Amino acid sequence: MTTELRVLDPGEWDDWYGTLELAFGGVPDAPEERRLWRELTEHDRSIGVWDGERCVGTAGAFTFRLSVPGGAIVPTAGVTMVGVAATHRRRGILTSMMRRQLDDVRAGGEPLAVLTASEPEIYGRFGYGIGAYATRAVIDTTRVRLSVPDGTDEVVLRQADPAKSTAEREAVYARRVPARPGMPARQPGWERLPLLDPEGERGGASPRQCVLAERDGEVVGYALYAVKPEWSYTGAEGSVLLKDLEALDPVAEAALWRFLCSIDLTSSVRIHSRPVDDGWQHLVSDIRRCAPTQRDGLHVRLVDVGAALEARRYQAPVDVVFEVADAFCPWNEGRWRLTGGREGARCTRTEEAAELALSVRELGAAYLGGVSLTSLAAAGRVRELRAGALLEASVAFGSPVAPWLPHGF
Ligand SMILES: CC(=O)SCCNC(=O)CCNC(=O)[C@H](O)C(C)(C)COP(=O)(O)OP(=O)(O)OC[C@H]1O[C@@H](n2cnc3c(N)ncnc32)[C@H](O)[C@@H]1OP(=O)(O)O
Repeated sequence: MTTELRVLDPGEWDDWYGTLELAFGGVPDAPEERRLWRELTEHDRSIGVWDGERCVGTAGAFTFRLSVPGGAIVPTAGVTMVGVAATHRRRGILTSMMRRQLDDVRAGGEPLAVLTASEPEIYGRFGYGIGAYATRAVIDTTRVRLSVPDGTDEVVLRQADPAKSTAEREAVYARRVPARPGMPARQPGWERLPLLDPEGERGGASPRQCVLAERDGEVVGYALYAVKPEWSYTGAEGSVLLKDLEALDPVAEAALWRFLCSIDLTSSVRIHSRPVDDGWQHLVSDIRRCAPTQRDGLHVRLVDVGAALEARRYQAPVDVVFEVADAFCPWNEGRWRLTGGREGARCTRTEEAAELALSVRELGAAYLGGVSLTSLAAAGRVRELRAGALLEASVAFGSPVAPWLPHGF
């Protein structure tokens, strides 16, 4: 088999995207979804593998800026649209695309690459670690009561048209980005993503609805959701399907949750993805009747270990020498000394004795502060070579706010 890997020509986009759709089962995207992804595709960062006239492999990258612990916003490649034709699977095409992509990301100076995986098993071999998890839950609103903070009644809720409220919602989102690691700052065009709502994918639910939380005339939060009406012999059993919720303060957030949990003719709020430390879990009277579960969210790869570790802040002083293994990106291999704290960090090559040994995958998992180095060590994935180094690094790498990716890409 002779194949050619090359940068995507914009004129080839339909064939290229068709290969991706086929790799995901062959159900074509809705026209508005296709249009959005076509317009967001960065052609010079998208690669295809061609077998003669036929596209058999696809991979793309978005130019993201991602929040990291301490509030910095770091240039990051958002890896996306990965697919290989079923006729050409398991012959190394994905591996060749990952090779080219990570070389390009490095050459472009982005210290991080991130992705969401169709299957979590795929990307560890390329140095990605699971850096952020997400919580799913179904709140049984017939049984669960909410205890809201003082002031909640003063928050004014206003139903708004989702599209017409874009400016207000985006202003809230932008202020939330530095406050939680793992959130992409919105790039031009991406404000359309929360509005993507193809009719064929609603599964009987309403079009997207929006409620704004206001205080003194200023928008301080929003929720995007849909309602799925359902009726049984005994009565209404509709669901509220939460799509997106951000608020600037806990009182506005509580007002939004109380609203979602009390919509007439519904008996549950279905949460697809929320931060693992989300505040609603402390408002509810009975967490068991919310059945929370966790799954992997954002997979993180340090493309340039030194630059990536310098880009974030550390919540306690740290001075540790890491011995890093990175077979796929050998430029990261070797010993790195990290010194820093809340104000900043330095991470440089060193000849000093290693104090913690791990692979780049564990660094990716721990990077956003959501997975502790101690827990990775408990699985044998981090080795402590100087007594005390594990605790010191583990505390420093932690984040008081759990990382979370608010939307797919
Ligand atoms: C960021 C995103 O877009 S995620 C979306 C990923 N795409 C999909 O899931 C669509 C359906 N699947 C596919 O298109 C393909 O099967 C892919 C892209 C997952 C894999 O492509 P391939 O060209 O077959 O992978 P490649 O041959 O390079 O495999 C490399 C290694 O990964 C392993 N691997 C590949 N896919 C998988 C998988 N789904 N699960 C477990 N292991 C896998 C291979 O066995 C191989 O292992 P080895 O090196 O030990 O032999």
